[in-house]
Amino acid sequence: MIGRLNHVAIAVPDLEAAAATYRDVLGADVKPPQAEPDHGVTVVFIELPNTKIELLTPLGDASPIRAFLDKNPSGGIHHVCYEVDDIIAARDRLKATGARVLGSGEPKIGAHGKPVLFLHPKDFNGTLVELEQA
Ligand SMILES: CC[C@H](C(=O)O)C(=O)SCCNC(=O)CCNC(=O)[C@H](O)C(C)(C)COP(=O)(O)OP(=O)(O)OC[C@H]1O[C@@H](n2cnc3c(N)ncnc32)[C@H](O)[C@@H]1OP(=O)(O)O
Ligand SMILES: [Co+2]
Repeated sequence: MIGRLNHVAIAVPDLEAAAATYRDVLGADVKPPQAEPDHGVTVVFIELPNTKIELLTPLGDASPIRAFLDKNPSGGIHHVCYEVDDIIAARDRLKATGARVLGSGEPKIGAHGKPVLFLHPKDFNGTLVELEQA
């Protein structure tokens, strides 16, 4: 069911500083910041030859990553995103196994303009999993 690794997300307290590290220290291809108010984050994507890194920082008072950064003030790996061919079929199959789909259970449009869903970290070895429609 899951396909390509679309991105690995890192929550950061200072998006500009983190982007500069990837650009200037690691020599990476760093894209401009994207505000995603519907998701409560601002993101910066870093293009790698085989996948992407998504730097993210809270946007607004109700950001879902605020508590994560409170627990990890220096930042840390926040989630992994796998591509799926059919996100509704994947969701229904996962729900049937008892996996918890976060939020309303309905996909939202993510940073790439594709539908995304999130699965509870406690059901996947302590790792927050995002699914993105390929
Ligand atoms: C623009 C979209 C973009 C894209 O790629 O397209 C994005 O990726 S948007 C990314 C931001 N949005 C989300 O993360 C939505 C899904 N996340 C959530 O709903 C919450 O973050 C949630 C429910 C995973 C955690 O929320 P919160 O930390 O406030 O809740 P709890 O404190 O109750 O946490 C429960 C339990 O889970 C542990 N936890 C929390 N976050 C993570 C994480 N990222 N990875 C692993 N574990 C996590 C937390 O420590 C608690 O564990 P416990 O042992 O009970 O303390
Ligand atoms: Co993501």
